[in-house]
Amino acid sequence: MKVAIIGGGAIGLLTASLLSKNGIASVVYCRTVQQAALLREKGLLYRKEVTETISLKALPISEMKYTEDVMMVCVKQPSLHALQDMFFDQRTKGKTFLFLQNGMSHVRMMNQLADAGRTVWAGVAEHGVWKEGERTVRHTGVGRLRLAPVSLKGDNPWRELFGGKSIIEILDDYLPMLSEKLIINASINPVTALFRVRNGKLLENPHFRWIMKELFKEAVCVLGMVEHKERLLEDLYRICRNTSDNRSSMLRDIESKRKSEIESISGYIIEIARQEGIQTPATVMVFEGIKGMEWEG
Ligand SMILES: NC(=O)C1=CN([C@@H]2O[C@H](COP(=O)(O)OP(=O)(O)OC[C@H]3O[C@@H](n4cnc5c(N)ncnc54)[C@H](OP(=O)(O)O)[C@@H]3O)[C@@H](O)[C@H]2O)C=CC1
Ligand SMILES: CC(C)(CO)C(=O)C(=O)O
Repeated sequence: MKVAIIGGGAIGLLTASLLSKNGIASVVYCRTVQQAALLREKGLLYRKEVTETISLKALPISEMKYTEDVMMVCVKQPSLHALQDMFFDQRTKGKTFLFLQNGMSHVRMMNQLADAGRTVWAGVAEHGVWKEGERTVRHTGVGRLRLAPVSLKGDNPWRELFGGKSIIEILDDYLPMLSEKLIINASINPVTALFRVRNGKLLENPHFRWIMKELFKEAVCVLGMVEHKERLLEDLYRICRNTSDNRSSMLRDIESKRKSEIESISGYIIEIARQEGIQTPATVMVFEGIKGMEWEG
């Protein structure tokens, strides 16, 4: 089975590394010709306790050949729009897609792709990972990779690709899975990005922890998951602990002066809250804070 990874960022390079550890070669499609050449010629450096060099194939996205059976989409939410023509290209008919984004803005597009006859899966990564350089990824926190089908029928190649070990968890329903991860990201990401701290500080510092918990309470209420509050709070603390050394993806965006995923995460919660007539003052505050930082550039 041939695998394409679209996006040579933190999650894309981590996914390529996890596949390689299971003996599966993938092609990483990068935005730039330069990154693809670097990965191809020098290999990928995967850093955890030690550094491993992984040989892989990499191409610029402009050279997409549509020859792979599985497409794992690992770009951020704001970058999905520019790739839509490629997803819906006739040559992707019969292929399996996995979308590995935080947030909820891609739900409509995933459903349209499924309606257009592709096998579509959604996934959420609970790993902490960051791209240290164009060919270097640091795996700062090991977590679960949870996957669930969006289309009603189609292939399930994930055990074969990732191996039988417990690094993946297959679920039946993608919406609760995405909502649960949304609650985690709406609680962690904006706080780390506004105060420029690693995830672990949100547990250590009682003031940051208080803010995180206020965001958590609002998200749980808006998404109608109050009855699961205790379990979700445990998940939040577990993920924060497991990724304590990580700089969240939103913090990385703010540091790199890139557009963040705040609209797909806190923005989504604010939109639902308005429809339901629920007040979310803490979420609105951090949303405006992040938008303000993006505006400053
Ligand atoms: N980092 C983390 O710890 C975690 C991240 N996530 C989620 O995973 C998703 C990906 O995040 P992450 O990997 O951190 O983000 P990164 O910014 O590290 O990676 C995104 C990659 O996509 C590339 N890209 C953008 N546009 C295109 C395009 N048109 N064609 C090909 N490649 C493109 C970017 O290239 P370039 O850099 O050249 O612009 C970049 O390498 C997000 O939704 C994030 O929230 C989930 C769990 C943990
Ligand atoms: C799991 C976590 C919180 C890791 O930092 C993440 O999803 C992110 O950074 O976007």
